[in-house]
Amino acid sequence: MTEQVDVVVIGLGPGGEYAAGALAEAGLEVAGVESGLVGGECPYWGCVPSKMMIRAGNLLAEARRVPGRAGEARVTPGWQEVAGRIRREATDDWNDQVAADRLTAKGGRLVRARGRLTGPRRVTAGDLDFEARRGVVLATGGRPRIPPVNGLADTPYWTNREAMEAAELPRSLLVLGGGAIGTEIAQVLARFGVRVTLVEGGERLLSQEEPEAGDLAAAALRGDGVTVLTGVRAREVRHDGAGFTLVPDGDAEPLRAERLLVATGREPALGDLGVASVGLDPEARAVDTDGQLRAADGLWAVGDITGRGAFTHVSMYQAQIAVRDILGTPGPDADYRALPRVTFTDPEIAAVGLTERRARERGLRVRTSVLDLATSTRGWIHGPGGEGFLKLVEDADRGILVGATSAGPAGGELLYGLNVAVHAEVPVERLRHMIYTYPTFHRAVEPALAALR
Ligand SMILES: Cc1cc2nc3c(=O)[nH]c(=O)nc-3n(C[C@H](O)[C@H](O)[C@H](O)COP(=O)(O)OP(=O)(O)OC[C@H]3O[C@@H](n4cnc5c(N)ncnc54)[C@H](O)[C@@H]3O)c2cc1C
Ligand SMILES: NC(=O)c1ccc[n+]([C@@H]2O[C@H](COP(=O)([O-])OP(=O)(O)OC[C@H]3O[C@@H](n4cnc5c(N)ncnc54)[C@H](O)[C@@H]3O)[C@@H](O)[C@H]2O)c1
Repeated sequence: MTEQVDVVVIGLGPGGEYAAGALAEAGLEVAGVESGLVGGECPYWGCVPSKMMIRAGNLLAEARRVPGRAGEARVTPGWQEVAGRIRREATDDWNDQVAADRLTAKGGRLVRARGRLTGPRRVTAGDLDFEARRGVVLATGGRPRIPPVNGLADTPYWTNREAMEAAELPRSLLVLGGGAIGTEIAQVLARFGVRVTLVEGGERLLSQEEPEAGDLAAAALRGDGVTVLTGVRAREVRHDGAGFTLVPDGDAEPLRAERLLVATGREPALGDLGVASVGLDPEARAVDTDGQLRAADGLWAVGDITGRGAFTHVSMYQAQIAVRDILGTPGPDADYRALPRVTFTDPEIAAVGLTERRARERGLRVRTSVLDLATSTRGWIHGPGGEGFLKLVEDADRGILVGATSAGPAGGELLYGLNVAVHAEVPVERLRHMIYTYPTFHRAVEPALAALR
């Protein structure tokens, strides 16, 4: 028998959980369908455990900076404490009961099954069939993209999941991919004594960001003992009892390590979602939506599945818009001009809006400036660990910032002011006449504005 509800939400990661909870609180009859853990990738295998690891790695790094500046300090890294904190405090031993109760307390119904569209406003989940009066929200996130490297698929490689669950560390680690996951994990594990080699196929790390960001990340990782190889692609991967061998393209020597982490991007999984039943292309790279996150009549999509930036804050921002639209409350379209992102390496590398290259590709007349943070009073005071830079990208015709990168200690926090400037289109001329607190890192924005050429 087909059950009638107001809304079915398929996938309860950050976007879906928010949407299901908010719609239920608004009084709608909501079925939230989840095949894994309520909360999704972020709290169990993503943002939260990785940032807990990073906090631990940063503590070690700061302690190692003590000699010569504040006396003596000897640190002995202990992974058990990190793994224990992740298990107990972050993931509840990968148990989602608290999140499940949170949804039902809001009036939502949790259906633990794989959901699949079977037609407009129709979903099948396990042995249940639903018809959703208002519609369906797709929020099924993504999965690791595994490159077609010879032999790789047959090996016991790690993805982010095994890395976040690691109770013990390997002696050595190969990381394939120098994006957000690869750089963050490589640095932390190196700080805990793992011999790490990072292999990036592109010319630089963090290839979607400013080239200065990739160079800084590479220098920081090398400073922590990571072997960083860029412009290297894997031809073959093998595994034997002792570990992994990665054979690079060309003449380079094979690389060996006990473990291999594949971090070469994530992709939405549309194949088994039944999207063809509502007229969408199951082979598409992402679900295309309009400004109100509508993908078809009675269908909304939020989060990684939309391909608009695989970040928790994007999934929740989109979910807020979709919820408003489902409830019939008018509001502005999704606006990605000021999309912020932070790679939580040390130094943190944060950016908002367009990079210089993207701005030029759009045909904008661009003025830029790059300011070395070490030349600011605070950067100089900070000393080791204070490396970083500010880069501003101005649309010269409109006199507003369209992009900015802030890399350095707390670079993600420093980004906030620049995020406001890009989002609110504050005229550069106005920013030039603001008072910047002395001696903060963000005071470096003032000379960076003056240097725009
Ligand atoms: C290691 C790592 C670190 C990260 N760090 C950060 C960070 O610091 N900051 C940040 O903003 N982002 C970070 N991210 C990205 C962030 O985790 C994702 O952008 C976010 O989780 C996406 O949310 P989502 O709502 O799209 O769904 P997801 O979190 O991907 O969850 C989707 C849910 O849908 C379920 N599902 C899938 N298919 C079905 C189906 N057919 N039926 C029922 N349920 C289904 C899955 O089980 C899952 O629970 C990180 C990611 C990783 C991997
Ligand atoms: N701090 C954060 O917000 C954070 C942290 C981790 C992950 N994430 C999200 O998760 C997503 C996935 O992260 P990711 O690091 O896997 O992807 P990514 O897209 O950030 O980086 C993947 C990297 O792998 C490289 N690559 C691809 N194929 C390769 C190959 N065959 N050989 C060598 N290199 C190859 C790419 O050039 C790229 O630099 C990110 O896009 C990000 O949105 C966010």
